[in-house]
Amino acid sequence: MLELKNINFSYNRNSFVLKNLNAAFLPGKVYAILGASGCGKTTLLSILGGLDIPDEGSVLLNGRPINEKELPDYRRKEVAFIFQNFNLIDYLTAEENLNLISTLDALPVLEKVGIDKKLAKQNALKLSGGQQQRVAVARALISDASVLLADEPTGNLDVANADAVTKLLVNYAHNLEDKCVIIVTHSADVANQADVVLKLEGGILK
Ligand SMILES: Nc1ncnc2c1ncn2[C@@H]1O[C@H](COP(=O)(O)OP(=O)(O)OP(=O)(O)O)[C@@H](O)[C@H]1O
Repeated sequence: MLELKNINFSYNRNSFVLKNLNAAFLPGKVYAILGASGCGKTTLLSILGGLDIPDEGSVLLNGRPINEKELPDYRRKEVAFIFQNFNLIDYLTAEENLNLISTLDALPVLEKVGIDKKLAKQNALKLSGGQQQRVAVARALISDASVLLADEPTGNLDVANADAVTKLLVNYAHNLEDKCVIIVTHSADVANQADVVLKLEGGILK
């Protein structure tokens, strides 16, 4: 279980983005986080993934606070991100981007998100935004992380691809019972498929 306890976070000391936020995310469940643009959803994912450190409060994994020394290990072993801007390595192929994460065969996982063998052999830079987004999803799926954090993972996709990607993310949590998937989204379709829908407003989750 991943927990946030009394989290305060600000980029500048004058205005807090997250204010005494508490939340618990259970294995085997899919969470959708909704909220107005700029309310702090990406910030919340960064804290959950150990990319940002809260000013106050703790992130706990299975009941134990993760201290700063443990963060690199936590990021590498427990968490996978699907970033809003994909964060693929441009000069590597789609397949090579996945090979950096896992020794498993990348091609079947890429196939699942609709990236065929020919596209898999192309440099990420040469793929469309939607194709890059699907490679980023495949890279998270192959990681075997216990927590998958997705920032608008269907934002660049047509309806059919968005639906396929959402189903894969839901399956990741439901078929592998110890996995937790947390999705920041503006999509009602994605929210409808989540087990729990939370709204970030005024710095807290409701
Ligand atoms: N690196 C930064 N430095 C200073 N302020 C930042 C930084 N990143 C984000 N902010 C501010 O923090 C607030 C929350 O930003 P965040 O990106 O978390 O929102 P969001 O809910 O994910 O937005 P969106 O839905 O538009 O992607 C915003 O007011 C934003 O301007």
